Amino acid sequence: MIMVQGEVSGKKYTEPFSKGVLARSLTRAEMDPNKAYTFASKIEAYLKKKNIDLITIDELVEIVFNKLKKEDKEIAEKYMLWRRIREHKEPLIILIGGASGVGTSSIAFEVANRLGIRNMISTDMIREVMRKIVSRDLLPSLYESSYTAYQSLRIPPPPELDEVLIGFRDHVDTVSVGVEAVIERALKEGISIVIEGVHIVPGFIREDLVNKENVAMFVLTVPDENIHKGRFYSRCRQTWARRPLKRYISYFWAIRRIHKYFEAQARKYNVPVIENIDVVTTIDSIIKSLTKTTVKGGKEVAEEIG
Ligand SMILES: Nc1ncnc2c1ncn2[C@@H]1O[C@H](COP(=O)(O)OP(=O)(O)OP(=O)(O)O)[C@@H](O)[C@H]1O
Ligand SMILES: O=C(O)[C@@H](CO)OP(=O)(O)O
Repeated sequence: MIMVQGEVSGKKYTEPFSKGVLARSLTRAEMDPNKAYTFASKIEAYLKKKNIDLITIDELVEIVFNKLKKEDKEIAEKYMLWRRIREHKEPLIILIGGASGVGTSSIAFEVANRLGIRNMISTDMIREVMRKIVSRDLLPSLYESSYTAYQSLRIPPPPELDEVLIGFRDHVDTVSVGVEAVIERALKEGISIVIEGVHIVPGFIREDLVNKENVAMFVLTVPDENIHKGRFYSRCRQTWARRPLKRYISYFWAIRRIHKYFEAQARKYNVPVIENIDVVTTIDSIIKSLTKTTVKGGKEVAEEIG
């Protein structure tokens, strides 16, 4: 039997070589599942031929990478980038924000899946918990949607200010306290997590948290209004969807104002803006950006591969 040796928190462990485990990591690099299994079988045959009965993960990765490079350079590159992120010693906190409907939850799920991150939370859930703690009388905007929060402002803002944005800022400011608590807990526990939603706004989460090397924030946008609007229709067609289409369409004008505000805040705070047009391209941009900014050594790998 071929044994694979890995290391967790400085402790070595061994486990039997599994074609399934290897194939899964290859599918995360976007290899077709059938191809991935065949490729993993080839690796197993190669190790047997070489009479290898114990191999470290690093040695295995090198063999996989070298063989992969000959078959498909692009998948080899993705496999290596993904590995490098996973090797990071610190927990990875990925924050994905954007106006309602731009796709933060869909993309967060894909990113978590690709990186093997098992924890994910939406800011809508955080907001829901906060609603049970604080009364509507005390914080009326918490009980609104991001795009209707302006209706709960106790004192109307001066006419020269955009009331939608004033309401939105108020709403986000409150939920950010909950978001910060989740980040703090993840850092304390050492767990990686993806946090997504309309309440991840550049400039609203404490600087000491977002400036950490292992905390990365992204803003998703859909520049074309019609494509953005279409996303609400496609979401509504999913049978499990329970959110009323009419509400999003009638407040679409306010959602677009918030969309613009996201872009401005991202520019101001140097947060990467990613146009979410095609899922694969969006995920690739996030993964690439993570290796450049969050993970030390990412640049080296990119150069190594390139
Ligand atoms: N890149 C994409 N291409 C096509 N459809 C997409 C893409 N990203 C998301 N969608 C679709 O758009 C709809 C809205 O996406 P999603 O629910 O993830 O948005 P959201 O930003 O989380 O919205 P909200 O903040 O209102 O919860 C869904 O039907 C989703 O499948
Ligand atoms: O506040 C919002 O923009 C959305 C985010 O998902 O929530 P809801 O429409 O459910 O209030």
